[in-house]
This record gives sequence, C-alpha cells and structure tokens, in this order.
Amino acid sequence: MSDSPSNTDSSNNLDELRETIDQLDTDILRLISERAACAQHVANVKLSRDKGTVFYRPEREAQVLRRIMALNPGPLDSEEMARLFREIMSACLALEQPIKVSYLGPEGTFTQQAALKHFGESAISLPMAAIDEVFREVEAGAVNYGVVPVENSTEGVVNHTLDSFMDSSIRICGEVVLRIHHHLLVADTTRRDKVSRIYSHPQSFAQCRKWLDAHFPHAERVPVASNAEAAKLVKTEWHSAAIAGDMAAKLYGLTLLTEKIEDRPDNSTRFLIIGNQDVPRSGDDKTSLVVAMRNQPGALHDLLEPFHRHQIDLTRLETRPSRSGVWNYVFFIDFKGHHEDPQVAAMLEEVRLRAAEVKVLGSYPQGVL
Ligand SMILES: O=C(O)C(=O)C[C@]1(C(=O)O)C=C[C@@H](O)C=C1
Repeated sequence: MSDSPSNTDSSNNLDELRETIDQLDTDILRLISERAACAQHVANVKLSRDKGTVFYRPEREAQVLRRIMALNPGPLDSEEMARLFREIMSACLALEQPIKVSYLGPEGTFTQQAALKHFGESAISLPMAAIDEVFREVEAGAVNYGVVPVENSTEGVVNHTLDSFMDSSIRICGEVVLRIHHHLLVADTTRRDKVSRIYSHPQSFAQCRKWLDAHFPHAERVPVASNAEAAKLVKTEWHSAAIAGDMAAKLYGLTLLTEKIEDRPDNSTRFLIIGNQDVPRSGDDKTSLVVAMRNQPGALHDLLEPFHRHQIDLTRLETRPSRSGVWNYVFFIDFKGHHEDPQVAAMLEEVRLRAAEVKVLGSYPQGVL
C-alpha cells in the first residue's frame, strides 16, 4: 500500500522527531555519565577528609531535588522530574557506596514503597519482621539506614515506632510521606462473586471501613501482620480477597478488583528514615524531640510556652506513657526548624531547664517528594 502525501509528510516528520530524540538521548547519556563521574570525585574528596565519612547526605539530596523542582520548565510536572533525578542520584550514590536499608517488611509493604521512594531503586532494601528489628539492624550497623511508619492521616500514630525511640540512640535522618491507595485484590482462581473472607492489616481495614461496610458487609475480615501477607494468602483460597497496595499486587500477581477503596482520598502515611548520623541544615527542616516532664500541674503549658514565644511551628504532639514509672508521660514533639537555627537553639535551651529530660531525635529535611 502506497503512502498518501499526508502520510509521507507525517512519517518524514516522525523520522525527524526520532532523530532529535536520539540526539537528545546522546546528550543526556553524556551528561548523566559526567554527573556520575563527578559523584565519584565527591566520594574521593569525602574519603580524603575523613576515613569514616558518610556518603549519603540527606540535606544535599533535598537541596538538589528542591532546586530541580523550582527550575523545572515543564511539560513534565515537577514531581515527575524530581522522581527522575531521585533515580539518577540514587545511582550516583551507589557508585560512591552501595546503601543498605532495612524496612518493615515483608516485601511488598507500603514501607518498602516508602524506602524506594526515598532512596531510589539503587539502594539495597532488606525486609524485617518488626519495627524493633529495623531499629536493631541500624543500631548494630548491619545496615546504613532504616525505614519505619510513624503516623497515618486517618489512623494516627504508630505507637511501636515512638516507643522504640525511647530506649535507643538512633537518630532521625529524614521523612517521607506516601499517598496510600488500597485496592481489593483477587487471584486468577478467586470466585469473584463468592468472596466471603478478606485479609488485611488492621490499619488498612480501619482505613477502608466504610467501603467494606457498604460493599462487603457480610465478608469475614481477617487481620494479618501485613498487607503483603494478606496478598500472599489470597493465592491459596478461592473465596478470599485481600486489601493491599500496588507493590503487593505486583509481587503476588493479583488483579485489582476495585481500585482505591480507602475512605479518605487524601489518606497518607508518614515514614521516618532512621540512622546514626546528624544531618546539617538543608534550609527547610524539621526537628523531632522526646521530652519527659515532671508530673505537676501545668507541665504541658510550661513545655509549650517557649515554642509559642519563639514562634516555632509545632507540626505534631503525641503523649506516650513513659516506661520508667506508673502514670508518667513523655511527649513526642515535631516542629519546623533545625536544632542549629539560633531561634530553635534558644527555645531548646529553655525547654531543657523546664523538663526532666529532653532528647533531640534529629533534625532533618522536610520530605520533598
Ligand atoms: O554531594 C554529595 O555529597 C554527593 O555525594 C553527590 C550526591 C549527588 O548525586 O548529587 C550523591 C549522594 C549524596 O547523598 C548527595 C548527593
């Protein structure tokens, strides 16, 4: 079949456009390679200054990503562009030092998704069975960093994570916020009209409660240790479904029977990056503290008053029972700013005078992606 004139025009045009793309790809390839070689030089400079240097620099990564987002001319949106640069930096860092990251597993959990979002695909991610194991691995130096969930916008705080900080010297090096989309998943063998049992993590059941009440009021809800575990179980039972995310669906080859069944469309979870390093200022930081107050009237007011006076923006305040005495409480506080900012340092000085104990868990860049 011969091409009509207009087809010939457009195919010539297509050839030309593809040639342009080839040229651009050649340029991008050269530039990424130059960037990677530059990161290798950076590694040598770091090593020549300090043998025990840390290669991963959260504050610098946040600055790189923020700059790219600000410069982005489009048409790709800034988040998409930052994700591409995230992967380039991840590969550059892996040239300097392969980074090992433990996360609350098993494979396919939202925490793994958060770890990949933060560190990129070049990091080596290792699943742990429990939050305290993630802490232990980091403390023991078996991995460089850990990723644990800390709060969900629908379900609130993850107490296990807060409690683990009380007996540990671990620092917070970063945060990452993930939009959480839950799907109803089935296997090829599932009889879709006969679903009588649904597996999921208790938090996910809570986040999809209204949808389940409306669509599966009679199905048995079976809580399991993780969404990935729920996805695995579905493979073995013809009358069961699971609630889990994209990663678990992909990992276990399940089909999305209904997508995005979470009750709140803005459902998101915040994860913390834990490690052994103090992170310098990035220009847009947060700090987390744990504070024990003496058990006396007005203690909470006394604690918060310096924050107010120094105009420091609190982003979270949680109370947990202390482990050292009955009816003693500690406060977990997040606020905007870095502990080296003069205003924050002055405020902390005053809080230290009022509190029985203050521990700075870390100052770290606000989540960028
Ligand atoms: O600037 C550095 O310290 C680098 O090592 C380079 C680089 C990058 O690729 O931009 C890589 C890893 C660090 O975590 C931060 C940035």
